[in-house]
Amino acid sequence: MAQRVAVSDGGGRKTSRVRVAVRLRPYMDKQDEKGEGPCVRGLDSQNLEIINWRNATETVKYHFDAFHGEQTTQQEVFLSSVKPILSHILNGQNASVFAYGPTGAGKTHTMLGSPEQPGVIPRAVREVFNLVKTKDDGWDYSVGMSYLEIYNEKVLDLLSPGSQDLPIREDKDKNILIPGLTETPLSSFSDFDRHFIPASLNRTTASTKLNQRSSRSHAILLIKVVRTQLALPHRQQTGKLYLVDLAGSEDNRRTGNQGIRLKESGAINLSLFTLSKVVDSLNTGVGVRVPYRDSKLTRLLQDSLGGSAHSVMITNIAPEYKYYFDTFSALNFAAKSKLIVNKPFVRETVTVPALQVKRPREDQTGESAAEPQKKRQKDVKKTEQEAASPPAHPHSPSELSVMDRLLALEKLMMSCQEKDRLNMLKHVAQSRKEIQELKEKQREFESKAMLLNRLASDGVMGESSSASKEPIFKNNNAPLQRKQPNINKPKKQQAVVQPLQVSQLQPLQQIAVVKKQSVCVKKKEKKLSDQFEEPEGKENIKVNGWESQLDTSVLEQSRQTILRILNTGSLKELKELQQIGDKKAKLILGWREIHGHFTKVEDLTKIEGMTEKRFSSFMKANILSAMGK
Ligand SMILES: Nc1ncnc2c1ncn2[C@@H]1O[C@H](COP(=O)(O)OP(=O)(O)OP(=O)(O)O)[C@@H](O)[C@H]1O
Repeated sequence: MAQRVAVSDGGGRKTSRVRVAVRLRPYMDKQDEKGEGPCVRGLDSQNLEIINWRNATETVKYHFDAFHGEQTTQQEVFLSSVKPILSHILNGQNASVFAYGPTGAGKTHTMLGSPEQPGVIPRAVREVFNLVKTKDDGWDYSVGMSYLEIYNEKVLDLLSPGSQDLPIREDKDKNILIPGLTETPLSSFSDFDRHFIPASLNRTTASTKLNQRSSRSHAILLIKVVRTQLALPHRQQTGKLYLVDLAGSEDNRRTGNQGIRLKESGAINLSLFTLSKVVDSLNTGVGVRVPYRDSKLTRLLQDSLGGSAHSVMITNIAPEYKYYFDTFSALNFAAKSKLIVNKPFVRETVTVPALQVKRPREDQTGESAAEPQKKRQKDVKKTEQEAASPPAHPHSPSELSVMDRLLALEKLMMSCQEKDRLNMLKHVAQSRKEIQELKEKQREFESKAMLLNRLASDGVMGESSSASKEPIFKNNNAPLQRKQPNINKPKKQQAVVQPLQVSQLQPLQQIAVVKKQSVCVKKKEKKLSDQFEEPEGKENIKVNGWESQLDTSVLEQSRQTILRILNTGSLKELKELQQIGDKKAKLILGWREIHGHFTKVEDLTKIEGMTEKRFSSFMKANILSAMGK
């Protein structure tokens, strides 16, 4: 039975928190079908910014322990974020490194890498052997490995691929154990390589729309270092290093997942959701139930997150717009995790050779067949030497309240503007609810974007579609530019498939009098009208803009509604308009105070930052949105 013995970590420090690093993978053209450019960028070695979805003229800034930009090498990530924690496992403490982030953002690249660019796992294992080699301190060190994946909420042994779902147990000292999990003794790094490489091929991966080789499981490599004192009383300490490559958080609408992929995705998202709940609960502090048991992943990570381990979370993010909401969520998740406090302690057994004790039953002790080092010690007396300081729960009653924690996070965001800080505070406090809202918003945006694209390719949008080509970052730094979409690309020819009964039952004149038509009806109308030869010869009439395709009374009605909101709307009502965020709404209110009413909607261009193009895009978005209601 492993014992907990409290130690300070050498420097008199009693706690260590989760270190959070963010790694931005390089921008990939082929991942950016719309040619929009990046939506997130690094500012320096600790700060980054992302466009604020509430108001595209603003950015939200984040501060982390480390930010690794697109050019950062595998070696640099390892040296700065991982190497510093490895020495702890030789002292009987636990450490963990896990890669979190959306699918396709670079988790596997970071953890595993490639033969040319080895990642954290091979580098960390090599370093453990280097550390063991240099030790000459009266202890004998032995190293072993286990490797498993959590796939569809099943724990599968990657070193023994035929095996069934393995149970996760916890002994009375809160050690997490997996009875039956293979533990392979290792004598060198090449020994590790020999076992690890073929086992990695057993991991479940599949192709999704977002990543050709997407990890469908959470892969957890466990490196265990057991050290035994050469002299009496032959104390024994066990340190564990978890190296975790999490499956990506993903949105099934974008991955195109169906059937088995959809089921996998459900399990992946459930466990990542639980992980975020665990992080939330840990941040909330004493007395709150931490739902570790709600998923296998969190159950297994229990002693590496919010428990006793020195933890590093590397949050991988991707720069392309299509990852925007996943990136935003991942950053908020990472920012919360930063506040978790871990209390390191040494797991230690004291061996008293003279005393024979009956070996306890496996299911009572939680000891596993996978722990041969311990099982060989038949005459072990295990005395609990509970730490002078660290309690089982990571948080002491004196810890900060949630609000204080959030405020502490605020302080960390040194370079943020006051307004950004307040926004962030709100984001962090409501983050889970927010994620839901973001997903909804994304769905809405996607369907609108599809609609607009369709209209644009039908030629309905005309010139106004150019509004979306503007850079949407606006700050003192060189703006991140959305790439210009290829405007020379010939417009897609669309075949009009017209159901017979529609053209028979709905002559053009009837459709023209329908008020407040949906955009789809308008589209149909255009297609229908294309089929009728009009007396003036419709093909000779130049289509100037999207407005010209709409019923003038509908158009006028929408313009009047917008004008009324501009003149009488409250801050909240103004912000309900498309493309009007907090900043613009306040500018509108300010303009009204100084100049009185807007006489026409075009007066909006007198507001700071409202260019002709933006105005045109604003009108289009609001009119189409009103018609879609
Ligand atoms: N820092 C980087 N430098 C170069 N290429 C990278 C980097 N990060 C990721 N990539 C490449 O991006 C692609 C996706 O990365 P990867 O498979 O590691 O993503 P992932 O987050 O593990 O995805 P999933 O969750 O779907 O498994 C891969 O082709 C990978 O080689």
